[in-house]
Amino acid sequence: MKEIIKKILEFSDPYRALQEKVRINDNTISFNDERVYFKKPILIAVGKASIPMAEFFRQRISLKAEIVITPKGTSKGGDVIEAGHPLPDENSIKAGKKVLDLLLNEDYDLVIFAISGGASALLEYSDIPIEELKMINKLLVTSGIGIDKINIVRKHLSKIKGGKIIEYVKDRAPVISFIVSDVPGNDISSIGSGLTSIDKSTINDALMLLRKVGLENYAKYLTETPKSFSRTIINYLILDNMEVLKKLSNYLGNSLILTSEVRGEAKDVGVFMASIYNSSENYGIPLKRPYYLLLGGEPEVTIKGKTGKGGRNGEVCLSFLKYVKKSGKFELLSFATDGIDGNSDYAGCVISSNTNINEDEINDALETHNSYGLLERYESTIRTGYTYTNVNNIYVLNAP
Ligand SMILES: Nc1ncnc2c1ncn2[C@@H]1O[C@H](COP(=O)(O)OP(=O)(O)O)[C@@H](O)[C@H]1O
Ligand SMILES: O=C(O)[C@@H](CO)OP(=O)(O)O
Repeated sequence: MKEIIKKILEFSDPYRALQEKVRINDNTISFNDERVYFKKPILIAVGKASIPMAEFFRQRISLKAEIVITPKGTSKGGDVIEAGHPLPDENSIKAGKKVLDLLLNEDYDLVIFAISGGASALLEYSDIPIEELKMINKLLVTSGIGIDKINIVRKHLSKIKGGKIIEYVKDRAPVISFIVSDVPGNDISSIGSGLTSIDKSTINDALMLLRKVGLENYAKYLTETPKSFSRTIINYLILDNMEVLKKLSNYLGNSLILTSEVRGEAKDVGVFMASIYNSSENYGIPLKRPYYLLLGGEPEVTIKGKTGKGGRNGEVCLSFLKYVKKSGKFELLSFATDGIDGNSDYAGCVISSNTNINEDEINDALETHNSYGLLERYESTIRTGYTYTNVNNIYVLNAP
């Protein structure tokens, strides 16, 4: 699977996607039938892909000013803010203040945003004290509710998310956002909490979710998100999970893309994938060997109490192994394109028909959310380091 991982990362590269889809010459940006003219552009790049995306614009445009915000420990040097992820920290608030200061005080005629997953935690401005914000986010991301719902809460508790940042943009300057999606279904208003998107969700939706996770005492901080804008805002999706799956399918041949929108509890996703393999073994339906089955998306892991070392992909692999029919050869790659799965420093795992882990060990690892504690003993883990992108997780099942 090494070559396949290399290809996934190549196809997930945001710089390459911008190169393919965006043209810049003579003070004009052209993309997707749009042409935007500028003299004094500024750039705000935030998310896991911010560094390569900022690099693309910096190499082609003389920017009046720029702010780049990346997760802690991932700066490659230069004037970059490193902030907390998956929980916001003091630097996320500093970044928020710096961005607002830029929007309110710089002289510009175009705002370019480069937005990717992680932006919700990395950039914040809120009346809620930071320690409480951390606690709220921790509760939300481990509650098992999907990212779209988590971000409904974040948008209404924040002073900049869910399109609110647009209120700070000066002189009717247009705004263009180039977006890399790590949200199944690519809802622009959810990716990075939809910084530059109008928002369909309401305070009431946020309130119901706050109640669901026991945080209703924060209701006083909820404010409504904009439902329309009175200036030109263009949100342009440059890369998503399906695009990577399609390129991978072309590269591999003999493959079926099932979905780029996997959701639901990670261990149930493993069971579901095993059921497809088993059915193929038993009936040749839906696939006959040799084949690659490709899926993408973002399963959730509901965590209660203390955990071991694990992640979504670790749990997909283990539950697949538990339910898969032990006949024939197979290999399953379960891979986080950002290089980090859950609280581990692994990007994911590869298991095969030769991985003999007994069922008791699997049950124990799933129960204690210690998938990587177990998988590393069977040399089934993958480490890539931080990848400077995120188009969610990719699952490749190979039945040769
Ligand atoms: N020990 C663990 N085992 C399984 N999943 C975990 C563990 N710790 C955290 N997670 C899950 O990992 C998710 C966050 O990690 P990650 O996959 O890196 O997401 P993101 O791409 O959103 O940053 C959370 O949804 C959480 O439920
Ligand atoms: O920033 C966010 O809101 C989410 C989705 O875009 O990203 P991540 O899950 O990587 O934190």
